[in-house]
Amino acid sequence: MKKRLQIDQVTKYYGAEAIVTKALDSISFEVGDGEFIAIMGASGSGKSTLLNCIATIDRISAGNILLDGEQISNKKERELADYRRDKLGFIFQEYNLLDTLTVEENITLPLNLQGVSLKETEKRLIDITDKLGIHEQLKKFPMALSGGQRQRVACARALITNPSIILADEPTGALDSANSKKLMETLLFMNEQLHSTILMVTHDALVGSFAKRVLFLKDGKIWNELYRGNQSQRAMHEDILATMALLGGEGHVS
Ligand SMILES: Nc1ncnc2c1ncn2[C@@H]1O[C@H](COP(=O)(O)OP(=O)(O)OP(=O)(O)O)[C@@H](O)[C@H]1O
Repeated sequence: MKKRLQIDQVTKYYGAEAIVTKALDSISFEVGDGEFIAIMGASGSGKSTLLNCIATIDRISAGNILLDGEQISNKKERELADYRRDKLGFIFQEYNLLDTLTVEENITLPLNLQGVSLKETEKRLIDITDKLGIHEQLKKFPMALSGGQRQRVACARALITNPSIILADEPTGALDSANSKKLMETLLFMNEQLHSTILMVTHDALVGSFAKRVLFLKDGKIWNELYRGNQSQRAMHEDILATMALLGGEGHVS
């Protein structure tokens, strides 16, 4: 399997002198092309820090991060904006849609920023919104959509640039259980049918059970790892719950 992302002995410190927190402690793992990985762990274990470092929102203190074989940890600020725009797709808990733009404008915004032609933009818009079942919402504004529909719009926006990897930070955090399930089915569809590589942070065991692999963080290190393999999602859910119970701490198991 081709390597998408390589996290190589990454350490991240926050603060200085007397008040230093080691949020990531020499962490290493790889994400292969087409993988769907959940990052789980107790509050404060370093999940968001890890995602923010990959997203280059945070700078790492030591180690290397490579995407598609390219070193990203030493890029300059200007190069980083291009990297984020061209290589990453983001799905956040709060949707992060612009309320003054229509659904169509929200989804195509990344392509406008890339300077993609109108014809190509239109083609990709139709393709992606058909696949995600949101083609009837295109002229609406985000406020007129349900939370679940908004999150599907966010998925379409993340996908439209064909990013190397999709980073999802607690994507179901603002959704009820029915819409969470629908969103997870959408992410699974993106992974299995559209071959998207997905790295998702979640504290929810049921949400994590949709992933093919789960990494558990503890004190900024990988503490354990589960592969779904051929087992059912239900069995994976049970394994995650059991691992969370062993992991202990203040992890909010659900
Ligand atoms: N900007 C910051 N400044 C100082 N310390 C920080 C900062 N961001 C995170 N930390 C610390 O780094 C550690 C890891 O935090 P992080 O937010 O990555 O954990 P998390 O696993 O995402 O937690 P949660 O599930 O609560 O979101 C914690 O001890 C946290 O207090």
